[in-house]
Amino acid sequence: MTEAILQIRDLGCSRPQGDPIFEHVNFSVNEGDIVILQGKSGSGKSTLMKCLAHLNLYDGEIFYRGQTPHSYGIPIYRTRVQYVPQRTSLLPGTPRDFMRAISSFSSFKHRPSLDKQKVGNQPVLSDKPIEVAGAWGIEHELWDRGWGDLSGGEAQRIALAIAVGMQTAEVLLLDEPTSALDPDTSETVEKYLVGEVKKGETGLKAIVWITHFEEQGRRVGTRFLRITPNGVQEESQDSAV
Ligand SMILES: Nc1ncnc2c1ncn2[C@@H]1O[C@H](COP(=O)(O)OP(=O)(O)OP(=O)(O)O)[C@@H](O)[C@H]1O
Repeated sequence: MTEAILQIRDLGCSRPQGDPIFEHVNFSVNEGDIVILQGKSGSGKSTLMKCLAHLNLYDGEIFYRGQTPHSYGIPIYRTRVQYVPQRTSLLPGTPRDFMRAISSFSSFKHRPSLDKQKVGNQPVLSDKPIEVAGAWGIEHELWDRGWGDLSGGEAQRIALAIAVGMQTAEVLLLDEPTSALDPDTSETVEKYLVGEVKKGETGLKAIVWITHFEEQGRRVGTRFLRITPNGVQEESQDSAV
């Protein structure tokens, strides 16, 4: 039997005014799962992702490998269960600046991919994100261009490549990760992500994935969850929309 990486028990989240977006959400994420999270626009998919990443307040309990996020420390938890937002346009500086900044956070250290040698106070950057992005058609020079001067699709691929290539995440929470990509590039990225979960070379064990593209869900999904105001329902691939 596969081991549950994440267990979500009676999770609920409310708007600031107090009315619930969803409540009584229960499910587990197991090794090898690619969970497609579905639901109407405004049903709370992104909010649920942010709760799972401990970026939103919530009621209920989340267990990662049997322990609460607080027991790991929230910054470390967020590198293991990592949310990748749909848009990066508000980030300052360049992708390389961003990678340098997060590489200096202690929560991103102590992972196999990071060369522990330092030059002065600068952590040596892992080449893996650049390699991953390269496989998705991102030229090296784009790492030194401001986020705001990248196309939506370039920024989206770079942000995703950083999340995968930093090699700290066991679970990636992907919020419409290919929404800005053309169909061919989207399939290239999909195949890579599915391959990483299967091979496990980067330590990635599972993905929770929001997509509005039915065909994409069918291609990559191993499980299908639909969010409603009263919880999530597991659906078969055939009934998934
Ligand atoms: N900070 C907030 N303040 C008030 N309402 C919020 C806040 N964040 C989210 N909401 C509301 O919560 C509901 C769920 O939003 P969410 O973005 O999670 O939906 P979604 O299912 O991801 O939607 P979409 O498919 O359109 O991206 C929406 O009604 C949204 O307006």
